[in-house]
Amino acid sequence: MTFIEQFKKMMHEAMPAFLANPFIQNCEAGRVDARALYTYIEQDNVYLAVYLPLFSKGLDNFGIDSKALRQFEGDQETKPHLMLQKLADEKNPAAKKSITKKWLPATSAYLKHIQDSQKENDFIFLCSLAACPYVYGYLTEKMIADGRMTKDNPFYPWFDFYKGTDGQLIVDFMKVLKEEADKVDEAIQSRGLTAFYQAVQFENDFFAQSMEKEA
Ligand SMILES: Cc1ncc(C[n+]2csc(CCO)c2C)c(N)n1
Repeated sequence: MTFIEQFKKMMHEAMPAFLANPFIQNCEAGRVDARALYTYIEQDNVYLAVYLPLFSKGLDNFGIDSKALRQFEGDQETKPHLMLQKLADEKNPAAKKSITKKWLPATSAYLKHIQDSQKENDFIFLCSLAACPYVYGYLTEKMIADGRMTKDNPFYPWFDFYKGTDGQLIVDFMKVLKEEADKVDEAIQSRGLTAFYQAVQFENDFFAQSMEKEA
C-alpha cells in the first residue's frame, strides 16, 4: 500500500468513531445544542489562533504555493463559526454565558501534539497538520454523499462549506504529502502516519469535548 493509500485507509477506518460522536450525531439529527456550539466556537478560536500560523510554517517548509491551501492563512474561519453561532443564537442565546473560557483538554493536547511533531521533523509536522483539513473535508463529503446530512438539516450549510472549500485543498495537500513521502525513509513515513493518526483522534476528541459538562 502506498503512503497516501495508508492515509486514506486510516481516515476511512476512523469514520465509525466520528459517526458515533455525540457532537456529530446531533448534527446528523439536526439537534441544536446551543451550549455545545458556543463551546466549540470558543475552543476553535483558541485552536485556530495557534494552528493557522503553524499551518503556514508547515507549508513554507516545503515551499508549497497552493491557492486553495494559502487561502486559510490568517482566516479565523469566521464564516463557518457564524453559521453555528446563528443556530445557537436562535435556540438559546443565554447558553453563551455558561461556557468555559478555559482551554479544554483536547484543545491543549491536540496543539501540543502538532508542536511536538514540529520539533521532531518537517515531514512528521506536515502529517500532523493534515488531519485538520482532511477530517473536515472527508467527514462532511461522506455524510452528504451517504444521505446522513441533507439540505433540510440546519447544519447543512456548515457541512457544505467544508465539503466545498476542502475539495481542492485536500487534492493539493495529498499531492505534497505523496511527493514528500517519497523523499523520506520508511521509519519517518511510519512516524508520519502515526502523527496523522493521533491528530485524527484529537479531531474526534475536539468535537466530543464541546458536549461534556464541566466538572
Ligand atoms: C479543530 C478543527 N479542525 C479542523 C478545522 C477546519 N479547518 C481549520 S483551518 C482549515 C484549513 C487548513 O487546514 C480547516 C479545514 C477546524 N476549524 N477546527
